[in-house]
Amino acid sequence: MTFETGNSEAALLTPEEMGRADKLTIESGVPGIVLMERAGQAVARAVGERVATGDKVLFLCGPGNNGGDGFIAARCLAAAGYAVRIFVLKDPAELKGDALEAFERLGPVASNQCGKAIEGDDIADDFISSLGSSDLVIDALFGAGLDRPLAGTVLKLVELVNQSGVPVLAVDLPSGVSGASGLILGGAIKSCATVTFFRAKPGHLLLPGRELCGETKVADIGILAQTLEEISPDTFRNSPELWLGSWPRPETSAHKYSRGHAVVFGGPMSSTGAARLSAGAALRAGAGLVTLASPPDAMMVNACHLTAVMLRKVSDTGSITGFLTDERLNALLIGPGFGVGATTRTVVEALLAANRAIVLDADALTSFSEDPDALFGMIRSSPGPVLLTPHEGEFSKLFPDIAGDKLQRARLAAERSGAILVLKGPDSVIAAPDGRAAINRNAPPWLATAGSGDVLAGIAVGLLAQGVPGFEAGCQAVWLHGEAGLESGPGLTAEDLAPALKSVIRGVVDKSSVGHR
Ligand SMILES: NC(=O)C1=CN([C@@H]2O[C@H](COP(=O)(O)OP(=O)(O)OC[C@H]3O[C@@H](n4cnc5c(N)ncnc54)[C@H](O)[C@@H]3O)[C@@H](O)[C@H]2O)[C@@H](O)CC1
Ligand SMILES: Nc1ncnc2c1ncn2[C@@H]1O[C@H](COP(=O)(O)OP(=O)(O)O)[C@@H](O)[C@H]1O
Ligand SMILES: [K+]
Repeated sequence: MTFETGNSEAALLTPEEMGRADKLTIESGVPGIVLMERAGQAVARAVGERVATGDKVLFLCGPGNNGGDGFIAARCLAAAGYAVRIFVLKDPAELKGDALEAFERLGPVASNQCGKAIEGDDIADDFISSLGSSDLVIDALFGAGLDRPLAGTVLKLVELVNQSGVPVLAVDLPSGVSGASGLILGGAIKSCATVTFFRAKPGHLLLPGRELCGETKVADIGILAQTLEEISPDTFRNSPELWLGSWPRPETSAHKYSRGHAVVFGGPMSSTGAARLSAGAALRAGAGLVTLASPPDAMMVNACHLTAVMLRKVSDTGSITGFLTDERLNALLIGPGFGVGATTRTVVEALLAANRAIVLDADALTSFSEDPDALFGMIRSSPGPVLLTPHEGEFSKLFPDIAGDKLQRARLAAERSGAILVLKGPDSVIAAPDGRAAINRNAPPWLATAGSGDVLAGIAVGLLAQGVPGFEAGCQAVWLHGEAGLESGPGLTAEDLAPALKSVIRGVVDKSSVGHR
């Protein structure tokens, strides 16, 4: 996979990749201390936006470069008239490199306003009394260099800060949050704001880390975007920058067939709503035509509820195969309300053999709980893109042995299945077998409502029908779904989502049309 510069804005860097970006920049002639100055000054500016001159700002500085950023910010704020107190974790004599240089640059501030946070195995009394009277705490304990769980007195210190109720601004990451995974190692600071550098890290978007970051700001410290070409990151924030280039923009001469024809396979009479939700969303997502393929017993109820979505009776696998001889039917969705069991497995097999773009959701996934490898084998022999859209429960049935953080799990599952994996939830991850992954963060919790996933699957098949490649279709669908949730607002039901897509899509089209008018 080659890194496209267009993805630069959306790139996320693991702490290890960020270390390489720092190193490449330093090798290109920018001293580390210059980067640290810029980082510290960005932190100081963020503090200035939150508290006023004269307010009490307490710095907690760790033993590495994260602490170094803290020293720089403390010096800037002291010079600007803030009442700064600095508490270091380790004896300053043990500081090294740029962090030592940053400490030395504190000058007289170091001798007058600096103390130790920990004395022996206890938290220093001076720290405890300063904390209580502070207006803001700056967490510069650990950032990218966190390499083990917080424990002992350091953990107690973090708990004390969290209990104090004093707002915290974190440097790079709230200490204790893994930048790579968003997992909490031992315990972590809860901040109301975080300032990170150059690019955000996966840990800023993945739960539970995201919840501890507060408002996250990415500061420019002079690392050039071209540095990313060498690093070639494969994790992205799911935002329009990532996929606007693949947005399906109909030609002026478009007709409905040129915009694709999606087919949603519906279930029996007692559970028809899910597939209708999907079909309506597919149409709204821009597919030129959408057909709901219905079993005979559900024809009447479907017919009573459909207007722009077309209806087709399919009674068995044979009639489905016959239906699919129409090559214009280019994207298929099965799962929502379809039913779990052997019939579903047979139909999925037929669809995967039909060389179309396919979304497998809900019952189509659960039907393979006993033998996921059979499904993966079929996916691997299917030439078209396949999207799997499991929630955590469905995921654990298909991939019972896959453990780790959400990003790792989605990637491993995509690699194993050969499909684009959309692992849903508040921090949905979209992963491709080639290693690319995107993390979504725009979805509001009121999307956790019956039928919401059916709409997501419908949006995805609607985008596939328009020729959007699998990974981008998954990313676009998850993002549109999140925006539709925001647009609908609290109290939404799944029925509200497709109508809300209209203004969401208008926003994307306006963005993608810049330069085309
Ligand atoms: N020149 C650079 O490389 C730049 C680095 N920057 C800052 O540097 C940070 C990374 O610096 P470092 O790599 O020095 O790492 P950190 O400062 O994040 O932490 C490393 C130190 O913490 C200790 N440590 C790790 N986990 C611990 C735990 N659970 N309990 C106790 N001690 C623990 C390690 O032993 C090591 O001494 C970034 O987060 C960022 O804030 C920025 O200044 C930008 C430029
Ligand atoms: N807490 C949450 N915050 C944001 N989005 C959520 C949350 N919980 C679920 N979602 C989203 O709502 C949808 C629910 O899908 P799913 O679990 O399949 O529900 P259903 O089967 O009822 O349609 C998914 O897109 C998921 O990402
Ligand atoms: K920190």
